[in-house]
Amino acid sequence: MVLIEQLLTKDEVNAFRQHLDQVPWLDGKGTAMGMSASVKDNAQADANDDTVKQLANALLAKYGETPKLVSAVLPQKIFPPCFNRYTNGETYGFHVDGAIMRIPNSPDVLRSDMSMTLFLSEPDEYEGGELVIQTEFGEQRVKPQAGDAVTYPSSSLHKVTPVTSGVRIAAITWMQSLVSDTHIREILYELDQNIQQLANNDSVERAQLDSLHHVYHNLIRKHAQL
Ligand SMILES: O=C(O)CCC(=O)C(=O)O
Ligand SMILES: [Fe+2]
Repeated sequence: MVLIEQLLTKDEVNAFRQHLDQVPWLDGKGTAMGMSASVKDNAQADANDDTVKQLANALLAKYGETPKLVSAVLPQKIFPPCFNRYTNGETYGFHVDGAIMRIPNSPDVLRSDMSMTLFLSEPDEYEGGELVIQTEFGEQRVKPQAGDAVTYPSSSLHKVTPVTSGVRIAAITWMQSLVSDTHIREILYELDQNIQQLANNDSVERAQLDSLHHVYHNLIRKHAQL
């Protein structure tokens, strides 16, 4: 699980929220796949609405230029983000996300390797609404600032606890990674994060950095599936 802080600035969050106040919202069950429909109780912005499409495209562009996201996910394909909303005790019980997703208005399909929630409500705007993810180290519960995103393997069981007061709005997406193996992706992420830190350290020799870049890119060459 990786927390990406301030993926959006507060001004950007406010702009998204203002647009989302104006768009049509539908029952979230309409887009739930298979078994997740029985545990899904929320609303979703109408993905066929032109404003919603524009907002989703703006986020897609933003995701592609967020270094920490690119490093953690190594995205090959990103599903156009969906906007969801929980209020009045709404919740999404434990589920895993569908493995294969059809990209809307395209013949293309995507394998969901990583899922991501971008929080568009401040934590003090709602009670409950924690994103709970089961990991090999136990349950992780997150409720970060508006503008922050959390990405986690799509194969992990996760849920959103009931929103008992206020409103929780978020953008959800699924990504196919160039590296399908979660463990190798995690190793590559750790290596890249360390290289980035060393690159900012003046006492590190250029030749050492070059060598680490060489290692990183050769590992990508070995493991990326195009
Ligand atoms: O609202 C969230 O944070 C997660 C939603 C979710 O798990 C899903 O749409 O598959
Ligand atoms: Fe999910």
